[in-house]
Amino acid sequence: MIPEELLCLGERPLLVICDYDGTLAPIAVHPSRAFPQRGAAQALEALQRHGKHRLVVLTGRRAQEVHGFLGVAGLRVIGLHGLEWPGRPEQPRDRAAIQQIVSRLPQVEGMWLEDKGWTLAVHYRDTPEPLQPKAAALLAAVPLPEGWEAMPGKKVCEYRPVGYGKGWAIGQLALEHPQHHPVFVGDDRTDEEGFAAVLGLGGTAVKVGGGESLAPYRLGNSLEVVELLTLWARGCG
Ligand SMILES: O=P(O)(O)OC[C@H]1O[C@H](O[C@H]2O[C@H](CO)[C@@H](O)[C@H](O)[C@H]2O)[C@H](O)[C@@H](O)[C@@H]1O
Repeated sequence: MIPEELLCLGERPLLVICDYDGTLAPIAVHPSRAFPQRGAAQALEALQRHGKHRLVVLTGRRAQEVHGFLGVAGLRVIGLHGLEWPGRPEQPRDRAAIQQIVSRLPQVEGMWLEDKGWTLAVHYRDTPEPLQPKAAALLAAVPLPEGWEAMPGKKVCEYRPVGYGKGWAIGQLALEHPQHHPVFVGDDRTDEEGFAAVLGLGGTAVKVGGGESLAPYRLGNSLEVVELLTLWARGCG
């Protein structure tokens, strides 16, 4: 159920920042199968047409993948936890660091690598369930090159250069839109830094699904996310 407070967030127009996996799309067995929740593209289009609100998708994926799934013309997508910012020069890639991390990874059954060029995600969803906690612990303990950090997510460990992240990106977006009330909707542990940032800015944090979170508001699943975006597009907010 959508908390009523989310339908009356005040007089300021909204800066809606939405995560992709688990938020606009249900979690799938493989990243290539994470199709958007039914109605998500239409809800995003409607929100974009709303004259006052601003809308951004902020994801750990490459931005082009999210565009491929959503197909919403003119949608602003910030990728790779803030490293990939449309309109800004491409960041240099540190391939040597990624290769070093790969060479230090543990051997775990079912584990596979998603090399995103600038960052690396190591997935263990296909690892037999009893081995998954150990896989998570081993991946978190991999010694990293200087200036790199590990971020645990849903059956994944992401390695990325420090200095970015969803919290950082939300701070940048809030500076661009000082008249708007920032709202961040996300589902994963990697989204907690975004919740902390948006709350620090006096904005609203909405967690999708179960699990501990800093976010004061909850939605049950991506279907409710679509409902909420649609209501905001109609002017409730
Ligand atoms: O920031 P997000 O948009 O939430 O992206 C986070 C990561 O999502 C993807 O992995 C996760 O979703 C997959 C599809 O549902 C799932 O199979 C996997 O277990 C999840 O970890 C994506 O593959 C990563 O690159 C993103 O960083």
